[in-house]
Amino acid sequence: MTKQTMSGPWHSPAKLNLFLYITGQRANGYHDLQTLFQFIDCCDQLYFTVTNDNNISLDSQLDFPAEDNLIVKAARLLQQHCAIQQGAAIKLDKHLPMGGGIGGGSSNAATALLVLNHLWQCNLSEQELASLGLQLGADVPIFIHGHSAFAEGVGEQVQAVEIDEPWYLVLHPEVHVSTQSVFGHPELPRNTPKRTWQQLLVENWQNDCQEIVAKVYPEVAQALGWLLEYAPSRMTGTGSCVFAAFDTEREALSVLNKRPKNISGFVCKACNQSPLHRQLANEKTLINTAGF
Ligand SMILES: C[C@](O)(CO)[C@H](O)COP(=O)(O)OP(=O)(O)OC[C@H]1O[C@@H](n2ccc(N)nc2=O)[C@H](O)[C@@H]1O
Ligand SMILES: Nc1ncnc2c1ncn2[C@@H]1O[C@H](COP(=O)(O)OP(=O)(O)OP(=O)(O)O)[C@@H](O)[C@H]1O
Repeated sequence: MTKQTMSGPWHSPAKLNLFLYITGQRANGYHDLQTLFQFIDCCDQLYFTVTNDNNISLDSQLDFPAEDNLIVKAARLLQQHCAIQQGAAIKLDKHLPMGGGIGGGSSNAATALLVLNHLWQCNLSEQELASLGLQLGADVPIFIHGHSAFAEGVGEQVQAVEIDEPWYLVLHPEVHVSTQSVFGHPELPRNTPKRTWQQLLVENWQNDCQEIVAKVYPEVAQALGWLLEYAPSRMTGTGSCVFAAFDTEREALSVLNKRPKNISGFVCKACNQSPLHRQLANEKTLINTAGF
């Protein structure tokens, strides 16, 4: 049997929701949103070895079964959709906090779809991968498209945008917030009027989930209250992470270093292009060059 080589590390970046408005609820319970996504350069890393059997395996440090991991679900979905005979041994190096609203699980699923599409030579378009990804989670398509975007619907209607790329200080209160429980909360505002991108661009950005989450989780209220002393701050997604923008890395780090001992956090750079897509673009350039 030929020895298979490992491909990686492949980046799986986090996102922030710079604003998040809930504009309605659908018959199936899902909520219509207007949200602005931006990637940050804080990433998990994934490694892939293509195998000759059709087995999908995952080596991770996570304490729940591989079968429940979105990476395995994504790999199986692509394998079945394209009738691929090969399999993959996948390794995950987890760095992103989970249940923090920075989209780690969705990002891991998107990285698996994009990289395996490349390694298994499935040749699916970005749009086809985004449709597959939507079956795994509302946030997956944005990680497939890989550019800062204004998103509507449940996150599947995306418009790429160019926005400032500041440094962010992200605080992670040590609580895991369930997205499902936030969207199920009876007091969640669900009827924010829809606005155009041009209208939203010039407003003070907010997150409709923030008030409820801060009420239910005092740790989130504490982190937000502390950060607000230094800069305008908001929650991302359904929490628990909160963030503020700074012009320089130095300013962001100096605030991070003053944080209360019970709150963890990190400083990162915003990027309008996903770090994974930068890698994939380089890979394609190398393949093209090798072909000349
Ligand atoms: C809050 C955001 O992170 C903003 O980017 C996303 O909308 C959530 O995306 P996600 O984590 O991929 O969410 P999913 O795994 O699809 O959904 C988790 C649960 O949240 C609820 N949910 C999610 C997204 C949405 N637009 N409306 C909802 O009501 C549903 O009850 C769903 O069962
Ligand atoms: N590869 C994965 N990485 C992280 N979580 C995963 C993964 N696969 C499945 N999950 C499940 O998804 C849950 C939410 O994890 P995730 O890190 O995506 O939260 P999040 O950042 O709040 O996501 P979102 O902003 O999309 O709601 C985890 O608690 C875990 O049970």
